[in-house]
Amino acid sequence: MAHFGDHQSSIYFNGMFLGQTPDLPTDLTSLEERAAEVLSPEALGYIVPSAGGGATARANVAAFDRWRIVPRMLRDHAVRDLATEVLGTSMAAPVLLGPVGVQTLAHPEGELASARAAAAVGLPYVHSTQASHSIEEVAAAVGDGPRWYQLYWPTDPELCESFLSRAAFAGYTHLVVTLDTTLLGWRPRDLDRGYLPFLQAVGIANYTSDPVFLRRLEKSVEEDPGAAGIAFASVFPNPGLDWSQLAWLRERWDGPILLKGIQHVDDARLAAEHGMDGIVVSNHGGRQVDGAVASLDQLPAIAEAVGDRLAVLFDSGIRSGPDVVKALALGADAVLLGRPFLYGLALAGQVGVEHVLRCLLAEVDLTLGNAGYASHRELSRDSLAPTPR
Ligand SMILES: Cc1cc2nc3c(=O)[nH]c(=O)nc-3n(C[C@H](O)[C@H](O)[C@H](O)COP(=O)(O)O)c2cc1C
Ligand SMILES: CCCCCCC(=O)C(=O)O
Repeated sequence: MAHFGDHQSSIYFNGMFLGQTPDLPTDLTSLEERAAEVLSPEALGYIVPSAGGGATARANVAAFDRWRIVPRMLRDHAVRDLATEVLGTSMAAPVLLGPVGVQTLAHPEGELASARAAAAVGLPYVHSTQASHSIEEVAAAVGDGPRWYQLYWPTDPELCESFLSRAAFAGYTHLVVTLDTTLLGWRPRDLDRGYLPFLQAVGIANYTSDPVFLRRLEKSVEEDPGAAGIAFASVFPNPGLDWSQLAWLRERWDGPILLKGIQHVDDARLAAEHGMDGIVVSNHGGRQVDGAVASLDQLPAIAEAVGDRLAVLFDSGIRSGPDVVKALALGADAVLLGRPFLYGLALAGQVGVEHVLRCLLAEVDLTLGNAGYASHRELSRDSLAPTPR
């Protein structure tokens, strides 16, 4: 029987933990509505919307509706197990907390609360370069839990090396290199407000805690609070990156490397040819290229092309347990959760994130069990049928 963490004062259903906070909704759409009531206008405008008119973000969610699970009967599922391993990292279920920056916008404890929640539930935490808490602070918050580091590859090679060595020293084992944000996308909600969290201290703790970055500043942050934002803006955009540079990265990171933002089957093949260990099929939740394909629509062909050579992770649009089941059946080894855990964070800090994770995993477990599966490993394309049009 699946069980995710130990807590008192819990609600149990079918023997599973459903969360510590009965005052929070258990479906993620209602949770988003509740979070919208507590987030500041700036935070709401940054977190929820996407690039442009939001066509790709809507397509991400709609793509899940084009598939239906086909339940099987009389298949023993009394003992169910969601535990899995991805590239040597053990996890309670095939779900990771995806890299999300500037989380203090949602709650004062920001990434520390989310990292603690991930560790309590037994899921890996992927720490963003763009976080509002440093690499080292978040490593301490995760404790013994699995730690992955997400790299925004800066133009300054010395700064990049510094990020990598700090992450390795702090015990992060896997590197997730985000490729789809070499230039920040067109985001009208932020532009209209003239608000960009990264130009302020809230979004650049990893930079302002870095000795190489601090050397770039002509004046100290205390003397000129805007100096760090300007220095950040000079190293972040990196549109000159190309495939040949992955060799440089490989020489500087001992553990597995995954490329995040893959949407084209040829790029998935290139990732394998360049000696990468995994990919994240993702369009950044529609926050970068509005009008881009729905991420789920690209997953089956990519998994078929490289699934035997690379770990294939997926994100963009996961909003429920059945969504997780569908992505796994279409070839993902695991999925990354994005916005939904931020809504739990906004509403109740660590407890709110745990609530989201436990509800999601309980729904995955029940969906699998009632569809006749004892484990996600039994899923295949035959577990789904296209929705009749
Ligand atoms: C507020 C916010 C901040 C994000 N920050 C990062 C980041 O720092 N690095 C990164 O690789 N992806 C970042 N992402 C993208 C997520 O990792 C993930 O790809 C996306 O949220 C998935 O889409 P979904 O939220 O619709 O599920 C961010 C997403 C959001 C909503
Ligand atoms: C100019 C900094 C961009 C950081 C992007 C953080 C992120 O991935 C997102 O907002 O999405």
